[in-house]
Amino acid sequence: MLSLRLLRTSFPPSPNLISCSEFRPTMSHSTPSSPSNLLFRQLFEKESSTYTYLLADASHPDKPALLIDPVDKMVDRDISLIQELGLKLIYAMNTHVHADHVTGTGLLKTKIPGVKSVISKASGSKADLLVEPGDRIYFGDLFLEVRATPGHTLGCVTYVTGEGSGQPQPRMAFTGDALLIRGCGRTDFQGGDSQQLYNSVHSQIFTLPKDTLLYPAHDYRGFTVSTVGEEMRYNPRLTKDEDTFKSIMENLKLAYPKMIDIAVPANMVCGLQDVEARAS
Ligand SMILES: N[C@@H](CCC(=O)N[C@@H](CSS)C(=O)NCC(=O)O)C(=O)O
Ligand SMILES: [Fe+2]
Repeated sequence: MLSLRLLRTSFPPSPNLISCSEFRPTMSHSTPSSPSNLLFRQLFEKESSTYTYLLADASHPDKPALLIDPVDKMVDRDISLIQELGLKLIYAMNTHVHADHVTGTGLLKTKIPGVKSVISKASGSKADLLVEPGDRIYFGDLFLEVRATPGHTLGCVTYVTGEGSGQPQPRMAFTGDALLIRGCGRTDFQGGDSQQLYNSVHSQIFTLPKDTLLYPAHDYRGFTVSTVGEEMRYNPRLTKDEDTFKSIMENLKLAYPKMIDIAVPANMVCGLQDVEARAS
């Protein structure tokens, strides 16, 4: 793992943050951001119903960009889009160790030199950057803050947009499978725990401003985005008390993801296993 935990933040820490490390690539530009700096695209992979998110600082001369939850089979699409938009991909990130598809992070690293893979330290996975709660991942003048939201898996995190250079930015939270629109991630494998998930969502997501836009890793019913306020009011699972939530989660009766036996081992090394096997 590269050691890129460079600096303590120069921004006032939010009340929830005890420590806060920066992952700041070396770039000279320091012009303050404006509200329109964030370039944002929501991308979809239909077989696993997975959303991938592309974010970039469009006002920075390098247009540094990151992808959240890329899917291996869609990497060529993602790279084409990045090239067309003139972006420089610096991070390929995961919200957690996915069970239903192989992450695109490993392939992206082989196709775009310099890209760093990112996942939580708590996931136990291999990646270039292992992030912890309170860390900030900078792309240009913008950043994502890491919040621990375990319960679907042990190492699930939610990435929340921050206000780069003190300028207002859209409030967005990329919740992975912790919180789905009008649903949530299952809790029956990979260290899942319904009580932990309930606490994660209530303490780390429902405490965000109500107008925060929520972007999940999957949707199976055609939804694309929600808000904190909407889910606090209408989520059929997480609006219930903890015991009812637990009982709902115990009775979901979902089939195991078809790809789980391939996806989990591959994703524990950020999708790099084939590359490593070829190299050895
Ligand atoms: N049928 C799909 C897997 C569907 C599934 O289990 N989805 C997960 C998220 S991917 S780990 C989930 O948590 N679903 C919760 C729900 O309520 O649907 C496949 O075979 O891949
Ligand atoms: Fe998942």
